Amino acid sequence: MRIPLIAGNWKMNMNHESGKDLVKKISDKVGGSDPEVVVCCPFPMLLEIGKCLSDSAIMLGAQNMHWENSGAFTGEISADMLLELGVKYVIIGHSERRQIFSETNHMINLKVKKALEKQIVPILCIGELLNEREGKQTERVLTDQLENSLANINTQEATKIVIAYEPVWAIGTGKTATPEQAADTIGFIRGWLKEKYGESSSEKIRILYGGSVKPDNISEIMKSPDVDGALVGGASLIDEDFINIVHFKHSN
Ligand SMILES: O=C[C@H](O)COP(=O)(O)O
Repeated sequence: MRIPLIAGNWKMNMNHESGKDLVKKISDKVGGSDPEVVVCCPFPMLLEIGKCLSDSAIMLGAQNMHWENSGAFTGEISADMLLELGVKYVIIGHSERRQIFSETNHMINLKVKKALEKQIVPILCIGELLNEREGKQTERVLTDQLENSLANINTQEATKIVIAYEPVWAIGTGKTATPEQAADTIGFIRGWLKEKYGESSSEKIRILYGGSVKPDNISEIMKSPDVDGALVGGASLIDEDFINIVHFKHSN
């Protein structure tokens, strides 16, 4: 039985005051039978936001990390640095990192491996561009991202990874994949995982949907049994919206 997960990705938004105010508002309202909840805030806020979350059910996440333990990597952050701040989850290979910062599947693979070694849960992002979907290339693109980002990751390690399927054309655009598109594509990812890691292990891997998730579409998206939660950008910055996403109603 996979535990649903709702992860908020603040991206490069908020400051100490607005961030603390936001987590105070949401942490009171999360717990009990809710899904697991993670807040991935910018690096400079991890310490303070982590303190605010210390008595809550919400876990702390980061948005990136480097694959080496230390060294001459100006501007980078190591897994050990994240651990010192209480980070439990880290987003890896977000499409903004792939597109704007030229991260490759090989770099992403190194980061996933390092996160696993350090027992930080990697949220590995994959997804196709609009022209790739229109050109019916979605499955080829996802296969390539999965094969290369998960290279040399064994079955036991794979069960600890969270995969976030984020069609790039749906990120921050207000254009959500239809529940059928999300379900079909996540079903395809589950099938790929089954081929690679076997049925029982692939059933343990959580797969999230990301891309313009809002309170009014989360229930439909969560209808598919293969969808285990959401990676939420814009709506994670608004307390009421994020809480309503966490408290989504099963519409089956
Ligand atoms: O990490 C989150 C995704 O990029 C989705 O962002 P969004 O909900 O603003 O579309």
